[in-house]
Amino acid sequence: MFDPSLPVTDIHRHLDGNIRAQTILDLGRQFNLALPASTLDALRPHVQVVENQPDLVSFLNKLDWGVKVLGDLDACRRVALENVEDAARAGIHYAELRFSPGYMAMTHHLPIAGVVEAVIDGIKVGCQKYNIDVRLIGIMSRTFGEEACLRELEGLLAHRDHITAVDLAGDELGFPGSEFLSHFNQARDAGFRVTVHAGEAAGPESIWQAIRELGAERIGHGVKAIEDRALMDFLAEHRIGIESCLTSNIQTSTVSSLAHHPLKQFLEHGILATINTDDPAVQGIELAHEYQHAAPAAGLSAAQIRQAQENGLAIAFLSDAERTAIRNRVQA
Ligand SMILES: O=c1[nH]cnc2c1ncn2[C@@H]1O[C@H](CO)[C@@H](O)[C@H]1O
Ligand SMILES: [Zn+2]
Repeated sequence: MFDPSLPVTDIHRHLDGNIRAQTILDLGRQFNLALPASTLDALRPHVQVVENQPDLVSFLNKLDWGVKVLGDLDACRRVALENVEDAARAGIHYAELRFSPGYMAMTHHLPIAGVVEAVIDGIKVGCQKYNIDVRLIGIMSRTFGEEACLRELEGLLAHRDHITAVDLAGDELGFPGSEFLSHFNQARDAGFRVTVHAGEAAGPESIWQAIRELGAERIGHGVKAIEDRALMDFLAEHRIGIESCLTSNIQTSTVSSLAHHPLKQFLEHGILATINTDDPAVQGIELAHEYQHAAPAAGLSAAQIRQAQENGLAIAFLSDAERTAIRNRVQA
């Protein structure tokens, strides 16, 4: 389990992959939408992974109902606020919540910059209410192509003071990182930090690409780094952290079983690897489950679990002064 006397972080957590099933029902009613079911139990298999999916894209489809019910900007504000409440309830002191404003805006043609603003609002209210620190990461959803990602970037740039980093997520095999060079050049020029989903569906070359061409300072999942010794050395040497999401990797069939997950080897190699959720509501898990059940099943010792927890704050997109402030707050 995580040690609650040390900072507990979740630095890979999709806000739009964590929309409560009850909220999907509520918003469906509010906007008069035809949902696939009208009770929580009947809705669950449509919005939650109840059995492992054959691949990443099948898994990602489970997120769709959550964003289809976002009928206006208030709905976006609501799910952002609920995300802060969920993170606080999960025992998290510091969360980096990521979201794809274009994906959230898509069904009801909401203004993308408006979605970004609504999410910022909801997070701000939540942080005051629940005594937790949150930073936001803006996602460009590669699944919808270069143009759509440019519009997401524009929406994020319109509120750049409240967005810490950018990420590329979605269908890694169908939309390689090489199509997004100009997006990341622009993002880095604007001062955004960079993390990229890489080496989840595609191989180690996708991780090298993210680092060398997109400027990734951290890697989401990064599972396939295990196939490339030189890459493992590089990650350790350059302190490029890995945001591991154990249960997610099983549910997407990225890894065949927890016993085969490379996280333990990453830690043994001196890589700053961390334990995170990914899409908690869609996955039906929370951070405690990942520390208590998934990490031991992946073979991590108690010392390695603690190391992974410490790595979370170490690679968080914070200044050293901000890291110290969080440490002090948790210890107080
Ligand atoms: O595990 C994952 N791998 C890749 N992309 C993901 C994962 N979880 C969610 N998204 C993607 O992130 C955006 C919403 O935040 C969507 O593009 C969704 O497909
Ligand atoms: Zn993710």
